[in-house]
Amino acid sequence: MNILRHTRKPKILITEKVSPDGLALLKDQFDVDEKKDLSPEELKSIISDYEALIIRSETKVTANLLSAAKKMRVVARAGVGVDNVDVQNATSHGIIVVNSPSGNINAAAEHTIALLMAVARNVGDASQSIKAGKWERSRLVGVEAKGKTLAIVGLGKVGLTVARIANGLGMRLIAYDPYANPNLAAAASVILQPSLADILKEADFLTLHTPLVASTKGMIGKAELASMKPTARILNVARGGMIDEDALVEALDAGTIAGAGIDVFTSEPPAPDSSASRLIAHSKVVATPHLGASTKEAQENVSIDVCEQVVSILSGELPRSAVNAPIVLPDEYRTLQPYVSLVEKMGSLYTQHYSRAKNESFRTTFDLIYEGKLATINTTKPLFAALVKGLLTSITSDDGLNINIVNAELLAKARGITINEQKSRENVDEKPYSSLITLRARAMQSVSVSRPGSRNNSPSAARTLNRKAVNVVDDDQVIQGFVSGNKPYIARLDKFKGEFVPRGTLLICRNFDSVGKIGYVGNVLGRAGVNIKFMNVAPLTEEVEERQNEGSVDGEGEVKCDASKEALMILGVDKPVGKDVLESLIGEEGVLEASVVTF
Ligand SMILES: NC(=O)c1ccc[n+]([C@@H]2O[C@H](COP(=O)([O-])OP(=O)(O)OC[C@H]3O[C@@H](n4cnc5c(N)ncnc54)[C@H](O)[C@@H]3O)[C@@H](O)[C@H]2O)c1
Ligand SMILES: O=C(O)[C@H](O)COP(=O)(O)O
Repeated sequence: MNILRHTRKPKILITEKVSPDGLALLKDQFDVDEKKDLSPEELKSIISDYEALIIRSETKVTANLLSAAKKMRVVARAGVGVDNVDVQNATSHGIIVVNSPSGNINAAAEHTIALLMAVARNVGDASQSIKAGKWERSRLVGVEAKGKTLAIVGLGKVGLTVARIANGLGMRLIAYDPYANPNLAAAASVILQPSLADILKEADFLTLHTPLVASTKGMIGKAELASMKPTARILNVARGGMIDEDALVEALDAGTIAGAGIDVFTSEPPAPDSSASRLIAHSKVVATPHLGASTKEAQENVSIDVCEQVVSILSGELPRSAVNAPIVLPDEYRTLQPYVSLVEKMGSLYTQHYSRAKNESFRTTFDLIYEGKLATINTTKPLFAALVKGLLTSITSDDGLNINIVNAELLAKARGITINEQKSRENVDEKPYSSLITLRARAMQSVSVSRPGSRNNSPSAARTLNRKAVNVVDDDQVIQGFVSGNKPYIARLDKFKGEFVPRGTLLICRNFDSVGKIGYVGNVLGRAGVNIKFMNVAPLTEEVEERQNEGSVDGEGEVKCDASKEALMILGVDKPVGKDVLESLIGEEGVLEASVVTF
């Protein structure tokens, strides 16, 4: 009989018009649903089915929507602006947000120039007039761009492209952008000014090219408009919300501003009686419905750009332009992959093996030390994230918690976990591996002690004043691991050195290193119906053994027989070992400690 196995393909939801060029990259590997014009409620009711969401500027990705997006791994913005996405909330859910930072720059810049020319030459008004059967040549006299001052707010990718085109038109260019690159500005013949006020008073044309953020919201209001020349014209192809629309309508009505070319509005599409609608209807305004990026070329670019990134993320790779994740070079990411798995297992081994990890009175600081090839890698953030995931996954009550490179730092901070990544110059040339990773856990406990000289019989308030908190440092715990043939190995667990593969269920026993221990443990497990699949013994590291031997040499230089020497027994078992079995193992037969770890 033929059994058909149905494996579900990851599902991608597309809620706006996105060019088919990119979507073609998705359709073979994924289930792609294109559903436009969904209400927020409709979108929320279906979002839990999807691993990826592709949007443009209209879909609002709110915390409320994300709370229902249980499987979501990536929100892809086919364009630049992510002000319609609650990026912080996506980050806390471990959802990667990607965009296309350069796919539509040229389209936006050309649209800005189109509006500049249209406003300079009254193209909108003239077109309406002639369509209405009029022939109004003397009312519609315009101005030239050549020789005029173009003031640019935000000299980033679009702002600079606008500057280069405007330079070709013979305009004088000034800009305000506190973070601009002065070399790029100079190369584009732009004079940077120290304040917004400086450029406003000189502008014949003012164009905005900043993102909509707290510092740019409402940046052009009544006072700013009043400081401009009455012949000035204003362009906005960046974001609505940066210009006070009411104030602009008033200034146009009063003749204190000559005209405006506006592509973006505070709410889109604008409500019928809103200030945006009044602005659009104004005769001195040329308006377009957020068309800055709407060219065939730009839409192809952004679609291919974000769809490629969605494929990467859903295939377990990292994207090239995540808004909320570090950039990791593809080659480095490939090198890191087997170590990601190793570090996650080291973290999980720590949490499961050391019950102290669950004791919240201890604040643990982890050193994650890379030796060998790994010490030459630029971004080890995937390893940091893997450690957080390993440490937390076996103890978190939140099953749906997706711990990854996006939210690892946030989660570690929230749980008071400190991780110091260190690169060691230690040479591993002679070793059977190319990199060694050491996880060192330093547990500290804050205890309150009496200050020297404090009186014991003081009243309680004074007693509190006479006490101070000190950090008590407990023994370090060390786990070392390496990768060989793409397989992760644990090389050291505390003072014991022995290689074992962290997979399946492991029973780890610390016992006196003397005859009969293996047989004893085997017997107890056998009686409990637990089958042993493989076994490793990890003796003391040479260092510890030498130290112990030094302590066991008697006065005559003879080595004393050391009955207290310990070893670790690591057994791969076929089923979980119950607490009762663990308890029965520890005792007189020389097993000192036992833990069960599942990978
Ligand atoms: N209308 C459209 O269809 C369309 C198309 C593309 C881009 N955009 C919008 O255009 C804007 C610019 O895009 P970009 O790709 O050039 O972005 P960018 O990040 O490359 O450039 C933004 C620039 O603004 C500067 N800036 C930030 N805060 C500032 C402040 N308070 N004052 C002055 N300068 C400030 C930054 O230093 C940066 O140089 C964005 O809002 C984007 O969403 C709109
Ligand atoms: O930020 C952007 O990329 C532009 O505003 C384009 O938006 P759109 O994709 O909705 O056209």
